[in-house]
Amino acid sequence: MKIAVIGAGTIGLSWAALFAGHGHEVRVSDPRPDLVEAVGDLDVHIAASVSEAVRDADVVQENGPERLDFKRELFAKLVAEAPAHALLLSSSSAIPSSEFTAGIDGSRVLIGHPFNPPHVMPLVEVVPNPRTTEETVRKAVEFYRSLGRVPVVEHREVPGFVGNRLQNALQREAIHLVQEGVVDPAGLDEVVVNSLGLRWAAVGPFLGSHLGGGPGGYRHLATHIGSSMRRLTLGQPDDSPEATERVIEAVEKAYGDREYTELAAERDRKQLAILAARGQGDTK
Ligand SMILES: NC(=O)c1ccc[n+]([C@@H]2O[C@H](COP(=O)([O-])OP(=O)(O)OC[C@H]3O[C@@H](n4cnc5c(N)ncnc54)[C@H](O)[C@@H]3O)[C@@H](O)[C@H]2O)c1
Ligand SMILES: O=C(O)[C@@H](O)[C@@H](O)[C@H](O)[C@@H](O)CO
Repeated sequence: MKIAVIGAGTIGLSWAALFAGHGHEVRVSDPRPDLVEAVGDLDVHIAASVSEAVRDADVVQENGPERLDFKRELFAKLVAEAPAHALLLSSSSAIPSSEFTAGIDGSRVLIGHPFNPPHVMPLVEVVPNPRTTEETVRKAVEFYRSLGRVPVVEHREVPGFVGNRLQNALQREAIHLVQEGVVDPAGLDEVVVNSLGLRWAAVGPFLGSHLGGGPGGYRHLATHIGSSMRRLTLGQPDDSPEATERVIEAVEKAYGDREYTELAAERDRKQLAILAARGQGDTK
């Protein structure tokens, strides 16, 4: 297939590596001055413009700035210039595509939201807008599955979709606990990695709770054990610039002495080992 990657930053380059690794013809468009260096030895073509990248594309994966104005302008161009059969997919983390397709034909547009980095993380949240056709959804699911991804079709648009709303809930409580001096960032990470993170890499929150209820299952947990949990009042982090700066400094104190590439490689190695243990080792 011919695939256009619009935006070659953290996510776009990872998608480009995955697409090229599966033998697709990939055209990358990005105004970044260091694009040649950023692309490195990836087997992709650097397009001189968005128009050139999408001209005969079968799929467009957009990975530009998370700004509504940007996505609105770009998707108007994609709808006008990409071939009529092309899937127009956005990696957006939180903006439903109905918000950036008002006034244009949104029938071929949907969210294909990955977790970073898409060449390792299997999930793609497939979120159609109300005008996305069923055929577009089917083709998008088929496309992501062909790449060894795990597409999950979500039934209704909400800002942040599912993954980021869950992540946001946990991140906000994590920040609150650090701001309250209950734990420091490294300690909080140790708590998650050695409990919830390990469990949720094997079973999700609902199956985990069902098993937590013992033989009585989720029903027992919800009607007996869960009562003390329902009394918990979660915190509201202080989002002020000063308080945020203090959290940033605490995270930098924990991890700032290690190179980004070294930390990312360690993350990917562990994640790939977990995927291999789950029989998903071919997701790269
Ligand atoms: N970083 C993540 O963890 C993550 C995960 C999933 C989804 N996303 C989403 O993916 C998208 C990209 O995120 P990112 O982290 O890769 O951002 P990024 O800042 O690393 O990359 C964005 C790229 O878009 C390019 N760009 C700017 N204007 C452009 C234009 N007119 N045409 C083409 N390219 C243009 C920039 O030069 C930059 O390279 C966002 O919508 C983001 O919400 C990010
Ligand atoms: O964590 C991820 O990779 C995704 O949820 C992203 O969409 C999200 O932008 C995060 O990077 C930041 O919240």
